[in-house]
Amino acid sequence: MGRNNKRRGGGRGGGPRRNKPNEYRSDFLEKSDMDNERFAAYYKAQNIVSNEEWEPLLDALRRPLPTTFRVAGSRQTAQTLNRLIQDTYVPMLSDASFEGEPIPPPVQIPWYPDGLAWQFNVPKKVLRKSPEFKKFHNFLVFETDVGNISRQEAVSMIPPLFLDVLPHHKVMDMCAAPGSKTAQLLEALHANDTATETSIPSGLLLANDSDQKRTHMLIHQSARLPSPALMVTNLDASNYPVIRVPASLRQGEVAPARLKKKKMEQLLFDRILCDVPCSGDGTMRKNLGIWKSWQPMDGNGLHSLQVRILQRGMKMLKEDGRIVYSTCSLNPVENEAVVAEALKLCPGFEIVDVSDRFPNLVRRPGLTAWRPTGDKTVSNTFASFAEYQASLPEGQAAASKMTEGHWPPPDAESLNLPRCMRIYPHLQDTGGFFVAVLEKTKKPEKQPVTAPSTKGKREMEESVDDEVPESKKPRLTDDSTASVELAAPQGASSETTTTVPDASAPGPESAQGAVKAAEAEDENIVADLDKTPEPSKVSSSDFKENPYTFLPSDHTILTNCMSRLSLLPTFPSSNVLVRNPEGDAVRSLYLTNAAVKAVIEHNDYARIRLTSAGTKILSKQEAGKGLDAQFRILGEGLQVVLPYVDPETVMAADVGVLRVLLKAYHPTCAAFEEPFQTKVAERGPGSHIIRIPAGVHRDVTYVHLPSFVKCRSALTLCLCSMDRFRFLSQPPQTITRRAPSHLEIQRIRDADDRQKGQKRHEPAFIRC
Ligand SMILES: C[S@@+](CC[C@H](N)C(=O)[O-])C[C@H]1O[C@@H](n2cnc3c(N)ncnc32)[C@H](O)[C@@H]1O
Repeated sequence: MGRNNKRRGGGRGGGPRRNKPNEYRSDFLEKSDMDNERFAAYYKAQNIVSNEEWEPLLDALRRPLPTTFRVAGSRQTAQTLNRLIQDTYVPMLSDASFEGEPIPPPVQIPWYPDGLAWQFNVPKKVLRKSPEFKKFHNFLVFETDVGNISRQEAVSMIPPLFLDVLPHHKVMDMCAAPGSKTAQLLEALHANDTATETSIPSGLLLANDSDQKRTHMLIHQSARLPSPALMVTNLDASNYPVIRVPASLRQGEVAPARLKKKKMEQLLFDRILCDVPCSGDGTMRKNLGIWKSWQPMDGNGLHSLQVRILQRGMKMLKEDGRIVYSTCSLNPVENEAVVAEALKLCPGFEIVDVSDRFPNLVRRPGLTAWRPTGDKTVSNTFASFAEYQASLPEGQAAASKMTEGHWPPPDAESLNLPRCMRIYPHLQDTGGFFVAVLEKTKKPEKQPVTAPSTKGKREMEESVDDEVPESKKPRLTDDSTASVELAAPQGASSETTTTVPDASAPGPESAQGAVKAAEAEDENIVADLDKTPEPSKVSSSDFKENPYTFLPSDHTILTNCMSRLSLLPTFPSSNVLVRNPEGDAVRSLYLTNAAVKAVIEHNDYARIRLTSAGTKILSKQEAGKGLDAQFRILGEGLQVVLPYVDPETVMAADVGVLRVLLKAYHPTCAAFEEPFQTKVAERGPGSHIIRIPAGVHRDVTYVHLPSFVKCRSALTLCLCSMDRFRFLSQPPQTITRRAPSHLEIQRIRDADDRQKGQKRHEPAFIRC
């Protein structure tokens, strides 16, 4: 097919207003490259839209996605930044054009709360390359780097909104990587943050993904919002183990340490996001490969895993809790069929009517009838499982991987499937998406479980990893055998492929067997929750994480840090952990909240494949000759620690000090003007915080001025402070911004070093 710089043809009338630059595809596909007979035959048979809407739907699917982003960060920062977009960039771009055609400026996404999400109808490539949009693009890149802006597809912003997460909620994100929705959930948990200080929510966010590499992407992505309430695990969500916590955690209490024997219970969640792996045909606008590769067996093959993940989520939900199931697929087999099947298997849940929420979000009701096919060429589709089975040649029915669960249940109407939401690309110029909001209404009646002997119970719990049948073990993508490579499913970047099970993966019947066994296992574990936790032992050879060890709050290191860093007695020193097998405070100290601590203390970290917990706040700094090594507050930890720093010890400074900080890596005291010179010289070597009030200064044109700048020592000032400034020639603006993550700082430092051809060495504390 011709890909030689040809513009592809447009669709025919009825669709939203066509926008010239929006027609400009990065890879110049022909319209004929964006056709797939199987896709058309299948979706026409599903009646996902009316006949008149079919062409507008296809037409929208063929257009590139607009650039969309969300203003993130604390409320204060978000509103300041939003005003900047409104007052500076929208007017600046109101006369922009591309190839002679006027381009409308960015507009607020009408359904996103507080107007904090934006859409710009210019494909990324144009935005990046065209000089007319360069300033705006630079702005987006800078703000994204420091976590103030999240470039996220509009539809991907929807599921977390329906979860209504509050800071005290225990939240689980079952299939979280690469983490754009996790970031949203984390922001909701941190709703009480200010522009310069991170709150410590009493809830927690447990983000999980079965793909190890993607789990690390998730950790990287969430480093933009350093949170003591975040933990990341790397497990198969369909078989997620029971997590035990003290019963006191439910009430948000921290059990008094003197109470030796704590009543234990299973950690249940207030909110769960099930953004499951899917065939991703709603992402065709950006994952163009799907046009060629699409076939219905992808969705058929994923159905069973999707049911098992949703069902496991439902089992881990509190009464009155809420679970959101979402995919970026248009396929009812991956959507309504999954929800219907899970509702059947997990009584006590209902689909919530959310039609009054986000009224500006244009959506269509879930389907109550659909016609699966068992044939990848879509030669035929069937209204019922019985009809499908009857169509199979004699003797082949048993071998078919299709199950009754792929088809609409007889009680589709009474299940309220129309309360599910279908988002179609032609409605509001987005990707395709599916969302269902489920709530747990009542506790399902417990099936009696034959109680094993005490010994049996204990053995089961102690060797939970060993005793799980092979089919129920966490299916990690690395070792999945029953799988096929599917190009770019939902959430995957265009370069990534995710392994998804094919139709030969366990069907609902075997899924049911696994689920029943998991339930029995839950019962056993829950019944024996009061048992003393086992010491951590790594049980999986590919799990290489170091253990998590909390320091006693009277540990010398901690008491030293408290006094040297002027931390107030309110600092939660009992929630500080280290990450090495010896439990020594060798280099870095991490802070968690009480909820995360409770999970770590009462569960084997290797069993739950805990990959990250809390946030790094302090790091050991080697000192110069004759000086002791000290812990310093890390740039990325400053916002978390700041509320616990004695405000009297924060030094006030002005733009002159800032200028010195920006010019030299290691300025000496003499480099500063008075009165700061004397003030800084009076301080002993160590980690100090200085505050520079935001303001516009003509002689130093800087765009982003933080309120707080950290100095590593009175004499050697921390490089982190430099990393937080960005110089732009114009326009001068003043914004209080969050600090970049350590990864971003490292990247900036590395780039800086490369430029200078120098090898970085950490400066030591130096005397004047
Ligand atoms: C649609 S993506 C999630 C996107 C993510 N929620 C976001 O907003 O960035 C689906 C994810 O599920 C993960 N996954 C696949 N099978 C899984 C399983 N059995 N358990 C947990 N995660 C799984 C994939 O690795 C992939 O990262």
